[in-house]
Amino acid sequence: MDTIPVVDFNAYNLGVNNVPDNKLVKLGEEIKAAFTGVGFVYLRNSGIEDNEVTNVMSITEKFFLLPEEKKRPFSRGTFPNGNHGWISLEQESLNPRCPGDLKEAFNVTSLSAKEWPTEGVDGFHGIQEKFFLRCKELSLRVLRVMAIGLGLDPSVFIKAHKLIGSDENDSTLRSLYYPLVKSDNVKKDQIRCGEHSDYGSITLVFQSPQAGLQVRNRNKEFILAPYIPGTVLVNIADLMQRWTSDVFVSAVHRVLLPPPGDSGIRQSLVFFVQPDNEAMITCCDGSNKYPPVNALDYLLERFRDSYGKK
Ligand SMILES: O=C(O)CCC(=O)C(=O)O
Ligand SMILES: [Fe+2]
Repeated sequence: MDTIPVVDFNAYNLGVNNVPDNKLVKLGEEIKAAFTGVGFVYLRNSGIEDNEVTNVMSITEKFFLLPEEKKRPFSRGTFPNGNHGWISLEQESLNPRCPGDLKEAFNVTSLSAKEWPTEGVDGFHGIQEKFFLRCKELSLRVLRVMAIGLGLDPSVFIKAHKLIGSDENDSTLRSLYYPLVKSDNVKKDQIRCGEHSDYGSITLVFQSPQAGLQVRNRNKEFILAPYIPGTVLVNIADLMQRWTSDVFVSAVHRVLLPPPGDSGIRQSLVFFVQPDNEAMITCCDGSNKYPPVNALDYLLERFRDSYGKK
């Protein structure tokens, strides 16, 4: 498979409560084909509308455009949850062999954080929380369909994701802002977001129209993952690949610099779904291809790489 398939999720869209089994089985087959192939799928009619996405992007853009001293108090590493908060330009290298990524980010990992940006970004907390919960609902639906696609107990994945949105689960809504690029200042091998695969179970990605995201397919070629209005891009992450004994594929992806002369900024909203901190992840086919691993231990080990062994 050398393109990313588009699947119509209407039968199990967030507004639908009762869905016949045969429709779930059909969705399961379509999603399985995508996740065993390129590892990415676009879902159309998920129930999350483009205007919800632009609403979140416009408040986070206001935050990213604040002067540095207004953002610094919210830095990642200053909250009880170590992953929550603001990440400055070039602070993170998703490809640890390359210079820091040309992006800023804000991670919402703890909905119960005590301090939220307010000045100049009225409604920030409420808007983030609402969108986080929408992403949570969609993710649980996708996890159910994935289990059905594999012919497993439909709850096999969701029962390890009972605590999303609480402090016992590190799922994260990350707003990303890729500012204008002045080519004179770009370092060797520096891009907007270095080559990486995601760490947890699945990831939802909502992009602004500016191109740049690329996914490595099974032939090891990078293919474009363009913005497609009315869709959300969903991909398998590393812990899910391990959980499914490599049946579902966690594909490497990256965000390139804009072409010379393109003065566009880029934004994306990424919802990283992570199993509950205490969940033990054991190969779902009953094999022992990988030993059981604690979900939080696995995540923390991966963070050590992208932030430079701390
Ligand atoms: O900005 C994007 O489109 C994707 C970013 C990404 O892959 C990530 O943050 O893990
Ligand atoms: Fe990613």
